Amino acid sequence: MAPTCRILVMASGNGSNFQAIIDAVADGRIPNSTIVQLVVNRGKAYATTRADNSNIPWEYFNLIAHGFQAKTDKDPESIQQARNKYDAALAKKILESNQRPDLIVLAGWMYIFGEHFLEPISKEGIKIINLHPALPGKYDGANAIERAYDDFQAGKLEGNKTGIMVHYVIKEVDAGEPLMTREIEIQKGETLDQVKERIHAIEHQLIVKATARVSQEILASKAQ
Ligand SMILES: Nc1nc2c(c(=O)[nH]1)N[C@@H](CN(C=O)c1ccc(C(=O)N[C@@H](CCC(=O)O)C(=O)O)cc1)CN2
Ligand SMILES: NCC(=O)N[C@@H]1O[C@H](COP(=O)([O-])[O-])[C@@H](O)[C@H]1O
Repeated sequence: MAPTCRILVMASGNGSNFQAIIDAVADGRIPNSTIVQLVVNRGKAYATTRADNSNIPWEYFNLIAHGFQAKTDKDPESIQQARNKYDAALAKKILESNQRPDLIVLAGWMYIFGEHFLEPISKEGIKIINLHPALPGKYDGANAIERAYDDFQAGKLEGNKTGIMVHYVIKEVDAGEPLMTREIEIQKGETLDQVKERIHAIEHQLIVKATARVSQEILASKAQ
């Protein structure tokens, strides 16, 4: 039996990019790969329904709901300790799974990982990639599309261009080596929703292409 690349997807919301990966694994655009699990940090994430519809196991694991951080905690040091414990626990879950992934894809995962997650995962040779709706070095963090659009409206968006990237994940948010990028030129008169619609359509293509590339690289290295 041909080796397969085991993919774990992480999401926090609608999961349309997760769905793009599901569809691409099913039709072979992401060949010789299996989605072994979905992890969400928001219980009501529609991504869980998409997982159910495709018989993909999923787990809800949340910093506060699962007791790592008190909802009322405002102390930065205490919060950091809580995040470290959450990160370590999530990494342990993944590494102890009987379906340990070869690749983790962050598809709208809205939580910043610290070293307590990244280090144990990296040590086991598991790659992590992330989809981000901005170009390398621009609009790092959440709400990137909105911030680029605001700059466009203010005439400050360089060349009226923003974009999308899939990048390797490192501690510094959205600063990891880009794997694939696409430029998007915002047109005069376009509404934010119209820009978002165009970006999301291209995201679904890019996340599939990038996941396929990395999964094939992983399989090639496994074959050696
Ligand atoms: N160590 C890293 N962790 C993550 C990366 C990364 O590159 N390095 N990418 C992000 C995804 N992301 C943008 O692509 C992103 C997601 C979330 C946030 C953020 O501000 N999160 C807040 C909570 C926000 C919320 O709950 O609504 C937080 O974690 O405190 C910034 C960037 C995934 N993780
Ligand atoms: N900083 C990370 C980030 O902003 N990610 C963005 O979350 C959305 C998830 O959509 P989805 O839940 O429909 O896949 C996507 O637009 C993705 O680029």
